[in-house]
Amino acid sequence: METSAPAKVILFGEHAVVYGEPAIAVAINLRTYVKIKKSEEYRVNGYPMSDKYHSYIKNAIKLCWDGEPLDIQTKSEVPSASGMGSSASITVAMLTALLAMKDELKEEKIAKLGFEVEYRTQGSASPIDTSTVTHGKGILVHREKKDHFLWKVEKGELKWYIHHIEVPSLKLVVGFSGIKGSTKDMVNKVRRFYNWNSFARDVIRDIGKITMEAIEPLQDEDYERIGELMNEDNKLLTILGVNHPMLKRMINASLKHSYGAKLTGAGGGGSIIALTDEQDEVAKAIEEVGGKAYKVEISKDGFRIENHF
Ligand SMILES: Nc1ncnc2c1ncn2[C@@H]1O[C@H](COP(=O)(O)OP(=O)(O)O)[C@@H](O)[C@H]1O
Ligand SMILES: C[C@@](O)(CCOP(=O)(O)O)CC(=O)O
Repeated sequence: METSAPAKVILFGEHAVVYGEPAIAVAINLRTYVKIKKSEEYRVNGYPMSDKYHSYIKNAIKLCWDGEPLDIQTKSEVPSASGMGSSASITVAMLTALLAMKDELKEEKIAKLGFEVEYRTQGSASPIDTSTVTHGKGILVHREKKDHFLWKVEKGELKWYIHHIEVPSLKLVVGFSGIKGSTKDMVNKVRRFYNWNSFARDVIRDIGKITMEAIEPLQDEDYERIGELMNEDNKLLTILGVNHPMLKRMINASLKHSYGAKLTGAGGGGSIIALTDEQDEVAKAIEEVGGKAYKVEISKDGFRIENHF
């Protein structure tokens, strides 16, 4: 069984979405591939499956597989701990394979199990990454049910309503700092700030407002306004303490040729995104300050069964 799932970038609302605020993300054309066959013992890329190195794979198996041991091979175009959702991508590719082998493949089921795997592995998460890489295209997460509703995810008192959102074919450049930013550590850092500081709670709410303001410009293809809102979002994320000097350098370098730029994903390292008409110029500027640039497109496909690895 061979499957794949894309990476994603969050356009608006990372961190705030963990507390139920709205957020928008798109799947991108970098993918993680998984090939699975039944075996005598669990192995990943030739090594015994371990808690330390294969935690997402192991939790995916724990949640939805009780058959024979599996030999798993993975191949990923998504750098790990990059803010591009490498963990969601491997999780959803794995779940696609496991559910397909059980003849239980359904988009909603993959997305909900995917969230559960991320939540258990990281100790805290929102469903934005796993829903986006399952569905592909664009996703709006909102605290209420709106048009183009797909499914609902719940955890404790929080409810996230997942929607499809039409997004124009945005020209984006991702700048990866090369510095790993652990989602788990960054989410925990923001949670400590959120729990004891009402100012942090206001910032989280303001990020949610920016996401809502971005919906119309996204639908009207008003790139100037989208860019302004990205810049504002980035300021608020900086106040939350998840920015990094290397991300700031890449953002400043990109802004000369972009409508706007911001960190994307958990931060603390990881990546930035820039919205631009001049992808080559932005990519060059990012590489000049030491980042790795990816000129990306939105991926229409979410999870996929593959015929060749
Ligand atoms: N190809 C892969 N195979 C197995 N696990 C992976 C793979 N890529 C990433 N991971 C797991 O995901 C973790 C990084 O996820 P995370 O911190 O959420 O960052 P992001 O999802 O933004 O890239 C890694 O530490 C590793 O456990
Ligand atoms: C910070 C957060 O909002 C996004 C994390 O994205 P990533 O794992 O860094 O790609 C956490 C979450 O929504 O689960």
